[in-house]
Amino acid sequence: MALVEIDKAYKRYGTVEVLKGISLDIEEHQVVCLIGPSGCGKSTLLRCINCLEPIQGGEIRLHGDRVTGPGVDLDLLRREIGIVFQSYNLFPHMSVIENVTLGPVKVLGMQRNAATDKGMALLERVGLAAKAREYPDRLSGGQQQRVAIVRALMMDPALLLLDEITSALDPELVSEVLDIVRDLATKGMTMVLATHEMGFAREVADKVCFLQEGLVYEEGPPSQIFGNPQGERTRAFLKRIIDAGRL
Ligand SMILES: Nc1ncnc2c1ncn2[C@@H]1O[C@H](COP(=O)(O)OP(=O)(O)OP(=O)(O)O)[C@@H](O)[C@H]1O
Repeated sequence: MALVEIDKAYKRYGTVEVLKGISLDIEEHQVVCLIGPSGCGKSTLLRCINCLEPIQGGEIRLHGDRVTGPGVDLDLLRREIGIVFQSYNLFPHMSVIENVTLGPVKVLGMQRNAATDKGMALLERVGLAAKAREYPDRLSGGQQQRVAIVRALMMDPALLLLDEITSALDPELVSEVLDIVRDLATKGMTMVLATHEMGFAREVADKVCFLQEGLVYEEGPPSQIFGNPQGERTRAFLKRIIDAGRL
């Protein structure tokens, strides 16, 4: 059984159908990259996986248990599935260490000292231990995004969702965030990334999923999607990316 099974997930906003029956399996330790044209539903799919948005049809399962529909324990689910957004969303009135320890202390009931130790160890790992007492507005975008990743990791999630996490960053700050993601991938973290960073997707993904108009149009290893795409629309999409000098 896959860690996550997305089974014909259907989502609409009003009359606009955004996900039209997406099916996708995510295996443990896999890195899955969602690519596709703007508006194809990448972010929406991530938000549906951790129930920030309800789906209106189909089912999503984690460890074989349904995480969509009535009766789901959202607190438990959000411990298992972490999400990092494009706009870091740190609390501005809290220091870095307060931001990353809040969840474990409040939600998991972890002792503050233990949470601080864990937070410091993770901040060290992303090169930000020295910034622990700073407030977010004293950090660069790349540093804030690394803190947001640490905040998600503090909960020891089974799955990490990364929604365009480098899109708001100045180009020179992108690589410091991608380095962290690359490191997590080598350590076996299961991740799903919605991304426009095609070079990165080609390098780190185990599976690349090309979405088109709310459906999985083509999925496969990066060697297939970037080297030998089977579908006409995948080829057209990649040609546009290559012509724009982004791959
Ligand atoms: N809260 C919402 N209310 C109404 N429509 C929405 C909402 N969120 C997203 N949509 C619509 O759903 C569609 C898919 O949006 P989504 O953000 O998932 O696409 P995306 O593939 O992540 O795009 P991008 O690459 O530009 O981030 C778009 O047409 C968008 O306008």
